[in-house]
Amino acid sequence: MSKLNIGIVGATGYTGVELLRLLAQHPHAQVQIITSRGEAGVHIADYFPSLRGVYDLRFQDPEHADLSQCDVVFFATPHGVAMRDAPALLEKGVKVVDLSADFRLQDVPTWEKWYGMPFTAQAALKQAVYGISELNRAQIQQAQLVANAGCYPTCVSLPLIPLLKNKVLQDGMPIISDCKSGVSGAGRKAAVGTLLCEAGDNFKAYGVAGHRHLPEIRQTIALFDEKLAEKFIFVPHLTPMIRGMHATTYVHVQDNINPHDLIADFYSGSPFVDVMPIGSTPETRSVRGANICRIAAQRAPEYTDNVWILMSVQDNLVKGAAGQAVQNMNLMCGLPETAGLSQVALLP
Ligand SMILES: NC(=O)C1=CN([C@@H]2O[C@H](COP(=O)(O)OP(=O)(O)OC[C@H]3O[C@@H](n4cnc5c(N)ncnc54)[C@H](OP(=O)(O)O)[C@@H]3O)[C@@H](O)[C@H]2O)C=CC1
Ligand SMILES: CC(=O)N[C@@H](CCC(=O)OP(=O)(O)O)C(=O)O
Repeated sequence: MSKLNIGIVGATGYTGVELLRLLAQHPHAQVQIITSRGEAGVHIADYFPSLRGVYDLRFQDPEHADLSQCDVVFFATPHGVAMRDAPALLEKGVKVVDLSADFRLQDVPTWEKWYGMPFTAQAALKQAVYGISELNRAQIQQAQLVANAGCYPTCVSLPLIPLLKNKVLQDGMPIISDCKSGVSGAGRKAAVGTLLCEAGDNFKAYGVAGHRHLPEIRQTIALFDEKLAEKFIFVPHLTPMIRGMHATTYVHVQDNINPHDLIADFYSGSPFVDVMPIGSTPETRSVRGANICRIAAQRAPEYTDNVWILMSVQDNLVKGAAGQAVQNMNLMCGLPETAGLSQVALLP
């Protein structure tokens, strides 16, 4: 079987280099084109010593790179780039996985409100499939364009989906998700808030009044229950880790429901969701570098028998971005879902 030709737009960023790390071990894919405006012409080995001897490629200016020769192109770029450049590739038959948020929200006015720019790719949006692999596996298998889900939305939605699907959450009660992200979630570009002296030895909430992932998570909840979607509350925090994300989600379930068993049953055929025994508390370091979302659920009888606390962890750069993107590519291309994604977490 010949290998898929892969292009990565934005290959100098954190999700771009994570794609390069994962695809280096992929049995059915070969990276052919990598782009960067700032590093065009530079050899990858001179920019990423971790990839010395792994790839023999130079960064190309995205304006001049012939991405149409690729089978699959990943956009690991800021919002707005894929919206501008993906439609021409789609017309030429290239499959696209967009790691940015450009095609994640089906409602254009909502997207424009949260991303602060006009949306200009309506035709492509119609064919975009939302890329939480475990939610839309069958549709992703048929898709030419996948809108890879956001990092917080993946971590928060995965434990909720089985409960929403089984309609076991109480009407009228809020779902509250308290989330923490490592600093690499903010990307590699220079910004004061991600300097060591600002983000190190510090912990803070942000986006408290509303974060752009709020409408994305609400869109997923609304697939099952529009009223519960309106009741969803989400507060992200920046924590002084490099990689990692932790979501603690508080739900009110109906009488005599065991969310743990429902979640475990739902994901029994999903290789990248691990449901731990009741009483466990998942740790971010248990998924560092691995394409895994690890979930645990505990009842909280001190409050009421109906309150359960769902904990989910993932590496924001892997299951929250590049790993899920490769998982989606595998599904789109008819490959085994696990191809190239067998990395075990790095401990300590
Ligand atoms: N970091 C994370 O944990 C996650 C990130 N994402 C999303 O993935 C995308 C990439 O994120 P991340 O890797 O962190 O970002 P980075 O800032 O680390 O990297 C961005 C990359 O895009 C390139 N780029 C920037 N502007 C343009 C442009 N106008 N045209 C073409 N290329 C451009 C940059 O290189 P150059 O400027 O040299 O061209 C760089 O290679 C973002 O949309 C982000 O929101 C999604 C989930 C998690
Ligand atoms: C720590 C941090 O800043 N995290 C980013 C989210 C990560 C990300 O890149 O968002 P997408 O998944 O939507 O692309 C943020 O809060 O905006």
